[in-house]
Amino acid sequence: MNIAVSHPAAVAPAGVGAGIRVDDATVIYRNGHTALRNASFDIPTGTITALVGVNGSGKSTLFKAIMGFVRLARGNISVLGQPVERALKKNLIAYVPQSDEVDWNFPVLVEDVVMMGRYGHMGLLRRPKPADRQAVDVALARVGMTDFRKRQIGELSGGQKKRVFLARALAQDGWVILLDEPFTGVDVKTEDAIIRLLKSLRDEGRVMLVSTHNLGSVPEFCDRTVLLKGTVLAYGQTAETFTQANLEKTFGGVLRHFVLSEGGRPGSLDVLTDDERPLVLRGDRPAERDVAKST
Ligand SMILES: Nc1ncnc2c1ncn2[C@@H]1O[C@H](COP(=O)(O)OP(=O)(O)OP(=O)(O)O)[C@@H](O)[C@H]1O
Repeated sequence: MNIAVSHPAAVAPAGVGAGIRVDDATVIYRNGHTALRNASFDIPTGTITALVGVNGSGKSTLFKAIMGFVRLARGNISVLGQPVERALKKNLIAYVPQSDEVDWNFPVLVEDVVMMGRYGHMGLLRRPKPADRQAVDVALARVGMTDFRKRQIGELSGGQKKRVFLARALAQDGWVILLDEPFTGVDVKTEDAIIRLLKSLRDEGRVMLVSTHNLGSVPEFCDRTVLLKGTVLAYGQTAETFTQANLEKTFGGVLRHFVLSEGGRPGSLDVLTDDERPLVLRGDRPAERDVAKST
């Protein structure tokens, strides 16, 4: 996957304030189930934050709350220093959905999916202007999907589909980008390319919240981590938050933990895994071992 990380200088929209602020947020679904309880954390702009937790821990619910799709029973969420509704009206929040949320049989071309990111910038008739077409061209180029623009979305591979939805978020020019499991079903090369793209978006000052089960890649590209289990168990800099003790609290018995020996030295390698990309803590790398023991 060729991703062109260079991009015409992105300019922060006027009035952009703090990143994402979640204050005591509680979501109760209509059936009475409390999916999120007293969740609080802050994410500054120019950062990538991992959202980590088991299935059902409330990650998608939190995304829905940040996008204003579900009502808060209590608490408050602000995005870029403004209420969610205002940030949505200004197209500041972009969302890259999980693959299973999308109907891939819907007959639509790749370039049309990316153009959907421009809808919020168009008038009622949704007639694209040259600026909209240019934004689509740039977004497709940025994720290396220009050659696929006339293909039906349903004909693409899992990794290619992800790239198209990333392009839709780029075309929207959202300053806050929520990514729901962007690495599921993509190969390691595509994952690395997506990570490079996210880092370049971070360098432009954007805010990314990424739910992922690929624990091994979190310390690689996420400045911050939010650990979720119905509520926020811990949040902060990844180096301080993404510790073995916190992960065990987050995943309980679900997280597989192997202690492997290297060259006959028992316990020299800890492997924590929730998915295909495990987190490996090496005994011969003291910094990581110290992080693992620090909580
Ligand atoms: N519309 C709904 N009505 C009632 N309960 C719901 C609804 N949507 C989700 N839930 C419940 O809320 C809890 C949190 O669900 P959510 O989808 O936020 O979890 P998740 O962390 O995103 O899971 P996954 O990793 O499987 O995507 C789960 O117990 C789920 O069953």
